[in-house]
Amino acid sequence: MPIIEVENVRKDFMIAKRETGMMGALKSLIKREYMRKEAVKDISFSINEGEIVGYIGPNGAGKSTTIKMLTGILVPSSGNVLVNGLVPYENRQENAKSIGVVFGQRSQLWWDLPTIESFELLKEIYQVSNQCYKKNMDTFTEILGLDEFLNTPVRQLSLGQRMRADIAASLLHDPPILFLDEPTIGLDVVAKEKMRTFIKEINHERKITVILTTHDMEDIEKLCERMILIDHGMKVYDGEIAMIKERFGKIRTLIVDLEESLHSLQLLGGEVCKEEGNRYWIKFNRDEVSASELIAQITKTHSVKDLTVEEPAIESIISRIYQEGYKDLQVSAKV
Ligand SMILES: Nc1ncnc2c1ncn2[C@@H]1O[C@H](COP(=O)(O)OP(=O)(O)OP(=O)(O)O)[C@@H](O)[C@H]1O
Repeated sequence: MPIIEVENVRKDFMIAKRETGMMGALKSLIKREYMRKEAVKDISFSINEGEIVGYIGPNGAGKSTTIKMLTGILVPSSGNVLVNGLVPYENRQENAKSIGVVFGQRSQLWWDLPTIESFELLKEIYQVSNQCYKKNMDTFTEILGLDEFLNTPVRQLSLGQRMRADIAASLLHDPPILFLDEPTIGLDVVAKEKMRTFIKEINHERKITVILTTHDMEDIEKLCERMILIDHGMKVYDGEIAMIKERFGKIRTLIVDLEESLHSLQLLGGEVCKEEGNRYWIKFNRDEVSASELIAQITKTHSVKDLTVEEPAIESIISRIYQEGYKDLQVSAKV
């Protein structure tokens, strides 16, 4: 069942034109001219209850603008948005009960207060019952280790602690939907992993629908099955990540450790792109030759100690799509 529905949504901003020089500045004091910036041009999608969807695209693509329309901060210029049955910008307070929001770049907590006091304030704001508050605080303290810093003012928390506090705060009122905007930005590898595990767990245990905006493709790879890719305010892909990998991830790398080092290794259908001692990295196109064919060629004349086949990470596939454009991507609207 769809919990979020976005239909032909546009968002234009009117930006004041800036004229250069003193005369220009004087002119714009008398008569200001505006130009239209189309941040979101025409976007439609629907998200089912319990999904984790990656909402990605290059800088300035329109991701935050979309999320702001879903959270009710911005009103679309045209089109329809329904979040858990409500039009977010017409029912901001009611909508706030259905959603949790985490912005990696800034905290929603009170900077000068001890963390626990921010939680207590949010409890009042969202009218969370004592029972629900206790249940959530117990769970989040256990999984996120909140007790380590509950009495520390938010401004003194490390980035990792601040993110843990923020995500716990966003879930105190048991919202069915969670918007995460760069939830792992700036975190070290271990903290990133912990955050991802937590997101997976709440999605799994509580069936919370998650929309994740990130530039970290590992977040996408580890958390989402589906991704919506946007650019210049338009949706350019909506579908399974596995499909993108299938279509764009044809170049594989075979890594072999040989018993002896060679002058050169010539293979039909494969190209050595790197070598170090007895280790060789061989690139090949899965459509033209299989890994086993390459291995058979090598083992005819050489003894192999070890081998692995590397699939391209979604990171390199997406960066190729960003660079080379979206011509080959067929938008497959998911219903
Ligand atoms: N309040 C605003 N006034 C004018 N233009 C805006 C406003 N907010 C966003 N824009 C413009 O709309 C476009 C989309 O911005 P948006 O912040 O949605 O992109 P984004 O995909 O979230 O980018 P990033 O990955 O850099 O955060 C950009 O060109 C941006 O400059």
